[in-house]
Amino acid sequence: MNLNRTPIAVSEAVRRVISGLSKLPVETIPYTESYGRILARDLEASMDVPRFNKSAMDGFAIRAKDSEGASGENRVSFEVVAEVPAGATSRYELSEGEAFRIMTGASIPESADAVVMFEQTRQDERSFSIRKPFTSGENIARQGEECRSGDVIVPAGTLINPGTVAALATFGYKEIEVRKQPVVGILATGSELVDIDVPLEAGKIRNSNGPMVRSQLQRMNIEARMYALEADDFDTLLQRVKQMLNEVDAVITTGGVSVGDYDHLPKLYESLGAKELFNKVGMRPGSVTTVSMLGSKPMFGLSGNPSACYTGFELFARPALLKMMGHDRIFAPVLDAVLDGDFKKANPFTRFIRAEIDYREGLIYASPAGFNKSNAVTSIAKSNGIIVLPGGTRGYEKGDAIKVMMTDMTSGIDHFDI
Ligand SMILES: Nc1nc2c(c(=O)[nH]1)N[C@H]1C(S)=C(S)[C@@H](COP(=O)(O)OP(=O)(O)OC[C@H]3O[C@@H](n4cnc5c(N)ncnc54)[C@H](O)[C@@H]3O)O[C@H]1N2
Ligand code: MOO
Ligand SMILES: [Mg+2]
Repeated sequence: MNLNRTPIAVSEAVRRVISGLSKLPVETIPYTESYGRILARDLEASMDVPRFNKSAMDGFAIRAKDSEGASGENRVSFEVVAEVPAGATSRYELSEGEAFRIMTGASIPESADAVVMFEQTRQDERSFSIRKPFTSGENIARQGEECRSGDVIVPAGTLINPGTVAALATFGYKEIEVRKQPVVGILATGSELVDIDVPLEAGKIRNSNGPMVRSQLQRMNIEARMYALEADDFDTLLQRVKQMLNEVDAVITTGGVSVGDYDHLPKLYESLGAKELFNKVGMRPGSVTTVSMLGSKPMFGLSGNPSACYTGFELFARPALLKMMGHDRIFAPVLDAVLDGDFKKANPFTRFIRAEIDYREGLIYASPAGFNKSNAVTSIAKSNGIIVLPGGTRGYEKGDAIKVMMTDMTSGIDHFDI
């Protein structure tokens, strides 16, 4: 057992994790299942949008030149010759003083070039009059004004959002090439752990890391493969991890990475012939997080302490998996914020504190989410971000300028701010 581990900086640890990873292969899926996946090819417009000149308003399509000279004193009248609802068009050639009754979204007939809104007219049975001249193109959405056939709408490497799905539907892409999702195996280790439905005997606790990590993966749209809890037995763990390496693209274990008599994971990676990227990081919690690579497969040895496990996942596993998924924005945003509570304890390591983030008058406030030791579990439940405090000799006070890592961009605020 190597007791003298040398901590490396968090930024260096992140760099090491992501630098050795390559993108997973491409697969074709129905566009209806593409939300949350990563585009593997540029999404190009297959046609102009709008595809044809269309009415932007409900009203009448006219020849603009026929409206010349119209004013309050000199109203110009038109006769309605045909109707053009959305989904239709007309080949009729307008003569002077003739108009189509036309609805929003309908194709503008060739012979018309402006649309008068109903509200801009005085109407009779089959005719109407206007009090102002119209210019060619008025109230018309022109063909190609939004984009042209061949334009790149969304580049490869982008997360598919609802708007991307709308674009796929618009351009008729029933199938789409995306990067494969990694198959991620989760193995919680520890002889003290039991599953949720097993009675707690002396010295036992429930496994919370396994379900938590699975949810962290779900938050990234990744379905995890759960392996049964394992006790701290080297040979069994070795067999299990070998099996996982045959079945998954990335292995996540929790527990057993420190220097205890039954902390087998570092030695286990070594006996697999894996390349250890680091086994100690200058951070709290999660200092003993150990990451190794076997070929192209990362193995994340997350700490058993729940807060350390959570933090290790967000800092290392998340960007690594996003890189494998072909995402080109793999990091959670780190934003300037105001500390909304004291955090007096100094520490030489970079501190990551589970935090409640709030937004008031355009500012981001972050307060520690409760009991904040490495072994805390309940503070994770209250957090929607992580406060980042650089290591050093001083503590921090309410009102200090700090940074927060946004781990949960979907959590909202309790007031409407417009
Ligand atoms: N002599 C030293 N001891 C420790 C050091 C050190 O540097 N020198 N580091 C401490 C730090 S920091 C941490 S963090 C922990 C890391 O421990 P391990 O990653 O080896 O994890 P375990 O020993 O297996 O468990 C630690 C703790 O977490 C609980 N645990 C484990 N798995 C789960 C789970 N799935 N769900 C809920 N809770 C879990 C476990 O019962 C322990 O209480 O080591 C320190 N020691
Ligand atoms: O790895 Mo421990 O979480 O630094 O407290
Ligand atoms: Mg341990």
